[in-house]
Amino acid sequence: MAQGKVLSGAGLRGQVAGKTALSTVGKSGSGLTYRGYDVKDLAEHCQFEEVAYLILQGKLPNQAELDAYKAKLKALRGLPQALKDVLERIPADAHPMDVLRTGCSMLGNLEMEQDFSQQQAATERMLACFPSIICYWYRFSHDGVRIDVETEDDSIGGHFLHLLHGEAPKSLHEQVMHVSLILYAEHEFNASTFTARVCASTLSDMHSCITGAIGSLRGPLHGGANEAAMEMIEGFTSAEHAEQEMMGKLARKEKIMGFGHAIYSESDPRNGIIKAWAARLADDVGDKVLYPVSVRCEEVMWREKKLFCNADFFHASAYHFMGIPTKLFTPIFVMSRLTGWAAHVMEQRADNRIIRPSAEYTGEELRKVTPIAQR
Ligand SMILES: CC(=O)SCCNC(=O)CCNC(=O)[C@H](O)C(C)(C)COP(=O)(O)OP(=O)(O)OC[C@H]1O[C@@H](n2cnc3c(N)ncnc32)[C@H](O)[C@@H]1OP(=O)(O)O
Ligand SMILES: O=C([O-])CC(=O)C(=O)O
Repeated sequence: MAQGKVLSGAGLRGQVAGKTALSTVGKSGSGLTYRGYDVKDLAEHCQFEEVAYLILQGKLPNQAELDAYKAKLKALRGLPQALKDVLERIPADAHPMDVLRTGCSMLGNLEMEQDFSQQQAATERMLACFPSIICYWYRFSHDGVRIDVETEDDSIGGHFLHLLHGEAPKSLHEQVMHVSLILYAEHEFNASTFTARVCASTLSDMHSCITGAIGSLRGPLHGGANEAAMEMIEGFTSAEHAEQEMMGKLARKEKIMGFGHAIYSESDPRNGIIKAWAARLADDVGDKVLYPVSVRCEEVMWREKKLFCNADFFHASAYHFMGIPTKLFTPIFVMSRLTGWAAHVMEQRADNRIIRPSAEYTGEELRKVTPIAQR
């Protein structure tokens, strides 16, 4: 069995900050489980909506439960006019994560979670309408069209691709979206989830918790890494060029996005899965550059630094092959991780104590205020 990473030092690394029954990360070095199921098993056998149900309701649904859940989500895809009005005022050069953060916050103003008995309903509404929010803004600001966000698509991933491209997605793409959303759904006490839990611990509302989590996910050290990885690999014209550039980056001690992990020691279990789908999509589009470039980056990083691809790296090429604009990569992560965030909020609420750690003081000793005229 693989050894876990030695966890200590800054960034609260290795410190237990609470309990969860939702997932295990790196328990045996490189494993990931959601409520006791291996993520590989889930990605192979389930649709995203089954996994969302598992994470949020505590068990895998049977067929009737899944059908009812999907029908419920489908009916919640529409956007209130006041939210559309806000989205239409956000410029095209805004970052889509900021759009989603604002969209989530505005939804909280319009459809406030009145009390915790509404937590599942508030979450279902966000699950159903986050793709609508992001695509409504994207298509209005980039193409000048006001799209109808209420489609008949069977899945959340299919709904997103349909709104983005203006036509129902091919089944390969819908399948990849299921896998991708499953892989991103939950990951224990990562930075954005911890943000949501800290917010929940003050007994705040669900939309505030999720809005804060979106802000934390946006950064390139967390969810933003899939966009940063794409920006890097699309600059490489061949595997040889990638090797040369990567060696230069390493020599300059640059951080390379999409590699390394705070918890996993030798691999991220999500990488092999999305890498295989990226290879299939590369075949599908006849790619001869981006996939070999990505593989070479992976080889160089392992050979030179023993750093491995995390979940984000091969997501970059996979999303690109499906025609998804780079700046929408991290919002897709949100559409998925929302399940984990909300389940953590519910778990925190069920056994709450306000999260309030202590700090080691490194500032000045006690001193007197000099009156302003004498400073
Ligand atoms: C879905 C997700 O959120 S997965 C994470 C996505 N983020 C990224 O891909 C960003 C790039 N990766 C990183 O910045 C880091 O690996 C993190 C943030 C993921 C984890 O950070 P840490 O736990 O602090 O990393 P760790 O302790 O393993 O770092 C060990 C050493 O490897 C280096 N290192 C880690 N990752 C990388 C990287 N991607 N590129 C170059 N060097 C790296 C660190 O700088 C550190 O070197 P040092 O000891 O000289 O400072
Ligand atoms: O766990 C982490 O620190 C980051 C990560 O991989 C995730 O949130 O999916």
